[in-house]
Amino acid sequence: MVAIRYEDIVKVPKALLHDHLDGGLRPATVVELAAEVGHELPTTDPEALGRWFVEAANSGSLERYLETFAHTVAVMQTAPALRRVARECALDLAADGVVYAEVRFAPEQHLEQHLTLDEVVEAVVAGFVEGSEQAAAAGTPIRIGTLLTAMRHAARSQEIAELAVRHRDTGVVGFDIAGAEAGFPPTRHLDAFEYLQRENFHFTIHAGEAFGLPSIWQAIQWCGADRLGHGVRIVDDITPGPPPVLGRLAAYVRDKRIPLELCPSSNVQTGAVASIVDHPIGLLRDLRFRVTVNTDNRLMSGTSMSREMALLVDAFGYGWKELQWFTINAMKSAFIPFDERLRIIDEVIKPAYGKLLA
Ligand SMILES: O=c1[nH]cnc2c1ncn2[C@H]1C[C@H](O)[C@@H](CO)O1
Ligand SMILES: [Zn+2]
Repeated sequence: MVAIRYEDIVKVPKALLHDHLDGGLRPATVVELAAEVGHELPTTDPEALGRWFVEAANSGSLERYLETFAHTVAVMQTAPALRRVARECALDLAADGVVYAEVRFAPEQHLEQHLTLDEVVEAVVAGFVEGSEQAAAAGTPIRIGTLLTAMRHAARSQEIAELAVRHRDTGVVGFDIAGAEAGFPPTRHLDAFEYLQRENFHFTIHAGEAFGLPSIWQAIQWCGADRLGHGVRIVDDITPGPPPVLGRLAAYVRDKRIPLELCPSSNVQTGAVASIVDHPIGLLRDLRFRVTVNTDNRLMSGTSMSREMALLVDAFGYGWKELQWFTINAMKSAFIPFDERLRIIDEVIKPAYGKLLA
């Protein structure tokens, strides 16, 4: 087999379902925006700041990992700042060969300078539109859908769900809950999920990352999640083989084709898995779960979609066939309409991988 080159992974089309806007800022942008608002950073050298984020996020605990977001959220409190961050996000993803991305953030965390929730969403969506237009002009087209996140420790999920539905025709394609998982089960937000189902809207839930099977079970069987954010702890319901034996919940997730938004580097940093080679993605792929590969937080992990793919190539010996499978899985699981998903699969993804596979 011909070795896969990193620059070819960058060129090939990729689809990304789980990426946080406030976890993907350019370090130089954090420095500039912090200077404008007088926010104190651990260092004002962009390179050193990039390293600081990765080291601080390498904490082995989700709670400590999340503390690093104080510095990004602090500089994302005005419409121009939100718009800039979203525009740069679109450009960075497109330059990395991402052709479809769903990017999420929590509007309730961006109200410190008195923006309304609607103004926050409008600024971010405008930034994505602007960035996508610039990316298309540069020859790297990207389609971006926005997901609105509610923080699971707070009590604004119904309000954020209504906000998402209000903006469904202008860029918002889904809803999510995030934040510390232990002690904050998805059923705390059942009203919001039931509302979204009545609205025929889409949602994913961060579940099975820092907490195990009960969280996944609630997300799917109580709340009706379309996808699982991480969901990596589903392996706790698989008895190692050979052959591996699936418990009832694992079988349900696999057989219903519920997409797993796996984020390899992030999982190592929060201690959910020991290392990339130990990541259950290998087992879950072999068992034909609907596995997708994601970045989670590019700044905190010092990563990109191409880098996550390359890490899996190194750890599991994957080739273009597997990278295409992950990409098509993600595209099939996207929250945009079916005909748009199919168009990207048939006209963008398959022709590009077809050339490499030939
Ligand atoms: O991996 C994660 N698990 C739970 N919460 C997360 C993760 N990555 C980011 N967040 C939180 C921190 C952000 O401020 C928030 C919205 O993007 O979502
Ligand atoms: Zn996440």
